[in-house]
Amino acid sequence: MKIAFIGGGNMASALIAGLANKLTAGAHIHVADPSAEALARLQQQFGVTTAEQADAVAAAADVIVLAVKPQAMRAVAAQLLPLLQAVPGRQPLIVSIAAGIRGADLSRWLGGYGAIVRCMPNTPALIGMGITGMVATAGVSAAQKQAADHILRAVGPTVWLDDEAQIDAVTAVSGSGPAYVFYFIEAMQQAAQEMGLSAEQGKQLAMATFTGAAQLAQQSDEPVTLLRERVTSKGGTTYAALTSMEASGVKPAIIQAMKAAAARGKEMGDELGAAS
Ligand SMILES: NC(=O)C1=CN([C@@H]2O[C@H](COP(=O)(O)OP(=O)(O)OC[C@H]3O[C@@H](n4cnc5c(N)ncnc54)[C@H](O)[C@@H]3O)[C@@H](O)[C@H]2O)C=CC1
Ligand SMILES: O=C(O)[C@@H]1CCC=N1
Repeated sequence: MKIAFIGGGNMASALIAGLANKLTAGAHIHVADPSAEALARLQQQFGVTTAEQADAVAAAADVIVLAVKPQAMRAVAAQLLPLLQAVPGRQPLIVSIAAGIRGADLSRWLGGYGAIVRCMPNTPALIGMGITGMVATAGVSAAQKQAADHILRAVGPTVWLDDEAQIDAVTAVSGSGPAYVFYFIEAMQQAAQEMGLSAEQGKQLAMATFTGAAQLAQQSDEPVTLLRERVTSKGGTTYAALTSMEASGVKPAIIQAMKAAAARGKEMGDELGAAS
């Protein structure tokens, strides 16, 4: 399978890193990005072939992964359009990872192209621990759906959605989610230092706690609420912390923040799609 990445930035690098050591013989990754620096880094790290122009890498691809910023998507579609129209019947699969950009808009920008899968991966793909929400448009064949699943599965599990509108919620939960976790870790590290631990000690304690608690929650058959209650002795230290969080409205603030992320995804779709 020949996979072309259009855009070799943060998310493409994470996907390529996860994919690079899982590709079967004969598979090939080709990356286009106007940044020579980004291309040199990807070439050196993962042995991919590169070009500065999107059409140069997409011409022979079976799967074209669009990994540019949502605002650049329309211009990239315009670059790819002649190529998709050049050989009637040749239908490479388009996989878009852009937040907000709707399949219908992308299809229109690509001259009514049908073979589009919309995905929302996340950056832990870099270490093979990503998760991706995906949805296929009506023109995607079963074999193409399988190919898309195969690519994203190289970096973690996939969750297929029935309704494209759900992808804004996926974006808010797992696409943006790593940033919330990093934010929480930053807060824990800062608190550790303010209470007299070294930066290194704070980092070690916060990281191991996050990893351990997440693994425990994943491996346990019990609800996460029960696991939380087991840490929380009545009148004890955790109780003091959680009472303080409740008083500060931490949980509603998180829920509100995630709804803001989903709303922004929808808004970006309205803004960028309406521009056509
Ligand atoms: N960063 C993340 O955690 C996630 C990002 N995404 C989506 O992935 C997409 C890319 O995001 P990032 O990697 O964070 O952005 P980024 O800015 O790191 O990468 C975008 C790359 O596209 C390149 N580019 C711009 N115009 C181009 C063109 N015409 N042809 C080829 N390359 C071009 C830029 O030089 C840049 O290297 C966005 O649409 C975003 O919504 C999705 C899931 C998670
Ligand atoms: O912040 C963003 O818009 C992208 C999509 C999900 C993660 N990063």
